[in-house]
Amino acid sequence: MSITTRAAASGLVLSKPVTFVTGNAKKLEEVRAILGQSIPFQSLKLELPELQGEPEDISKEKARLAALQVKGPVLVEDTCLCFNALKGLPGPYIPRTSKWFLQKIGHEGLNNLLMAYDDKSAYALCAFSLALGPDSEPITFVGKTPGKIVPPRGPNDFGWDPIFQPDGYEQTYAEMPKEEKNKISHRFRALAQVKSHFLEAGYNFQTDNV
Ligand SMILES: O=P(O)(O)OP(=O)(O)OP(=O)(O)OC[C@H]1O[C@@H](n2cnc3c(O)ncnc32)[C@H](O)[C@@H]1O
Ligand SMILES: [Mg+2]
Repeated sequence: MSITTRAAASGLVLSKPVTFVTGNAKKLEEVRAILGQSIPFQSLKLELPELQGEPEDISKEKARLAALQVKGPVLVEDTCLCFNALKGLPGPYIPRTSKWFLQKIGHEGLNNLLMAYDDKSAYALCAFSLALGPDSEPITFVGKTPGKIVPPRGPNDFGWDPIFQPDGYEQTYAEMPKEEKNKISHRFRALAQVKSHFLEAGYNFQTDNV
């Protein structure tokens, strides 16, 4: 069944709701909290293979792979933690290292990477990609939050949250109430653009079997 069935006065009518594909339960929790009722979506837990490269390209490729599996509209995201002293590493060039770095060297190891540098500044980057179906070119939305890398503080619930202190705050992401992180995070900023795109495009996600 084709995904885009017809263009209606109300916008583009899609034959299925959007599926947010991720293998990460914490991301899903935040996406749910940030989107609320603004964009109706369902979720699918799937570990997608990740290319190396720029975050936007990795995210787009994840969307292509997800759309092939779901055979419908999908939303995916890729997140990076980038150290300015290391010219954006470990984040953007080998994004999967965020995951493996964390498991192997931990928060202390990530801090140690910056030991030789005075510049502890960093940014968190989130690249969402939306593909309307397996044959559609994905569209990407990037959100960034600047901050610095600090020794870990706060609950160890989600990735590198304990070592990232956003600019203008005395607390790390991990120490902040969730609602506060979700008002300023890289994920929030990327999703604000996704929301605007949905509003402008006027997608209609009713099931449509035409
Ligand atoms: O299935 P996907 O969506 O790819 O989930 P993932 O866990 O593999 O996620 P990424 O490749 O985008 O990111 C790599 C790691 O970065 C960490 N991470 C992502 N978003 C984060 C956030 O908002 N705060 C702290 N750590 C985060 C987390 O440990 C991830 O496993
Ligand atoms: Mg991943």
